[in-house]
Amino acid sequence: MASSEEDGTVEEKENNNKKRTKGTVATAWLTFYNIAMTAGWLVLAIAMMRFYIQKGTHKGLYRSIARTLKFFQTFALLEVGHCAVGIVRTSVIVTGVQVCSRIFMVWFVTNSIRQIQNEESVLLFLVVWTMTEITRYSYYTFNLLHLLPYFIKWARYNLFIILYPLGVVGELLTIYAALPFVRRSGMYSMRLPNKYNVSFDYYYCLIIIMLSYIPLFPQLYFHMLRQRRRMLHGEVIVEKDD
Ligand SMILES: CCCCCCCCCCCCC[C@@H](O)CC(=O)SCCNC(=O)CCNC(=O)[C@H](O)C(C)(C)COP(=O)(O)OP(=O)(O)OC[C@H]1O[C@@H](n2cnc3c(N)ncnc32)[C@H](O)[C@@H]1OP(=O)(O)O
Repeated sequence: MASSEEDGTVEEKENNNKKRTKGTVATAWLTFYNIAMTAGWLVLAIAMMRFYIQKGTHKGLYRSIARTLKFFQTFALLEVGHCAVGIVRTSVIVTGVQVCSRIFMVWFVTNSIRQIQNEESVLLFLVVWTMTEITRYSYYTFNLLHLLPYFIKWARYNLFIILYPLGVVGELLTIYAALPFVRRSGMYSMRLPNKYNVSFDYYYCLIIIMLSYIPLFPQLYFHMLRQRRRMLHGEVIVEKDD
């Protein structure tokens, strides 16, 4: 009896040690990840400001920052992994939609269609994303280090109220501007007849993606409003599991 109790205690201790090690490793990784992402988006902000000060126009700005933007936005895919393995308490679906829609905007719209890269709408979403991500990643970093200044917390849970809709407007206007070029070039499309007997029209795919913002964006926005109430006003909110 005594020995089984002792065994139980040893097992419990081992489990606690494992959890602590996993917790320490996860915290170290997340701290590194968030510092790297804050730095990446700060580099982008400085590059955009320098470009604008030197050239006095936004034309050519996308090309000048494309490589850095693609790297850091694609790196954000790891966030879906963080939720999936449970090291951050966020929904895989909410994070997945947010990250995938950004990656889609970067790789399959802005980067693929040169003719739209100088649109004002591209500048709009670039500025909005940059402001959001500097705030968000610095919030996570300071929070993990237990050094969070209130103004960063305030900015994280207030700026999105304006920035989120502005970002969506920038993204939708950019996709809209891309439509004529996609239709004319037939890019990423497969017309029948072909050896696979499959037809795909990227033009209509873009229209469907634009329409999908109608049901999906409000869910992301209301999720953030709930987070805001929880973080700034201490409300206890029970969210449904994925
Ligand atoms: C393939 C084609 C796809 C086409 C799809 C079409 C989709 C259409 C709709 C999509 C519209 C998106 C538009 C969008 O791109 C526009 C913009 O982004 S504009 C800029 C404004 N944007 C924002 O403000 C973004 C707001 N969104 C987010 O912050 C995140 O994406 C979101 C996943 C929504 C965040 O939610 P989350 O639940 O993570 O909130 P919290 O930040 O409060 O975090 C919750 C807890 O998790 C901890 N956490 C999360 N991440 C980390 C991390 N990296 N490191 C450490 N800790 C982390 C956080 O601290 C919280 O923990 P706790 O509760 O313990 O305090």
